[in-house]
Amino acid sequence: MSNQDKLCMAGRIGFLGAGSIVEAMLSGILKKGLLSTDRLLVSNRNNRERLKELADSYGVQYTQDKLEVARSSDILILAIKPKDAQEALRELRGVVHTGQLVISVVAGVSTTLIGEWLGVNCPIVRTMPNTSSAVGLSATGLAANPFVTEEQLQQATCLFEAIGTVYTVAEEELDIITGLSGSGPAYIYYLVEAMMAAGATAGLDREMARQLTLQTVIGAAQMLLETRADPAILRKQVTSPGGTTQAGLEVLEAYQFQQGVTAAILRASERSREMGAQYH
Ligand SMILES: NC(=O)C1=CN([C@@H]2O[C@H](COP(=O)(O)OP(=O)(O)OC[C@H]3O[C@@H](n4cnc5c(N)ncnc54)[C@H](O)[C@@H]3O)[C@@H](O)[C@H]2O)C=CC1
Ligand SMILES: O=C(O)[C@@H]1CCC=N1
Repeated sequence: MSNQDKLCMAGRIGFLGAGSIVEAMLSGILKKGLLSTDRLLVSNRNNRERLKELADSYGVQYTQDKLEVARSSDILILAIKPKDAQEALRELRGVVHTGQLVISVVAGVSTTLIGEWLGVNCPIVRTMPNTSSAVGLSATGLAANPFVTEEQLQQATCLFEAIGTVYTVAEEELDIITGLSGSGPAYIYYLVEAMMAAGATAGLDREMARQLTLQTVIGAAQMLLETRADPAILRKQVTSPGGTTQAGLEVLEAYQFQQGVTAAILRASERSREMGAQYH
């Protein structure tokens, strides 16, 4: 059975929340042509303008009635902020039932808490995609609670495979994945911002600095993918002894670049755990 067939069996997909990650997912799903717009329903807290914007841009359906999205979706995707989750999910008590599949992209909040707040032992798949979903290049981690059937796990996997790669993991690992690849695009953008600014500060035209930086990032990513080489080996190939790269890397080392990146990822993962733990 093709991925499309598996998702065809899934019926309607509703999104509770209509922010950045939902837009990235919608954009990626529709670019793949995997689902028709009449099967995608979005809702948010109270921003009708935003819903209309998504409907105009992507052709999806929308409703301001959160209970309607919960009631009428075969797959309900939770895409609200962790701090809003408890209140939002408690409002859905008695509406969400065991025949539906709930998929959460909410950082930090466990499937146990989601089930408690919804007040039902329903199948829940907790995931952590990233905003590169918009271009079909998310790196998504996914974990299922015990009520998820094999078929439902396949449906969830197919949905996220349409917008990137998927790793099925133990739920505890999702906090690490959140710090690494969920937040990850922001670290790369931060690096790109710094490289572009440096190029411009050193005297290059801003647009040229942007193009050179982007091509360098894409080229390095493609090298890692195609050669499958250890990044340390690829780095050494660039680094002529006593040359420019060595001089640059020495400065990064002096600023403790690696320790900084490691600490950032560990802190982001810890933050994911904190955001869930505050409710236990
Ligand atoms: N932005 C990202 O890169 C990623 C975000 N996530 C997770 O996705 C979730 C959403 O994040 P963003 O899209 O960035 O946030 P956002 O702030 O852009 O969107 C949040 C949405 O939730 C809606 N909302 C809030 N309370 C609600 C309620 N009671 N009922 C219905 N809708 C409600 C808001 O109206 C808004 O549409 C978060 O839990 C975040 O951890 C996961 C992966 C990546
Ligand atoms: O910053 C956040 O909390 C969310 C989760 C991963 C990416 N954005």
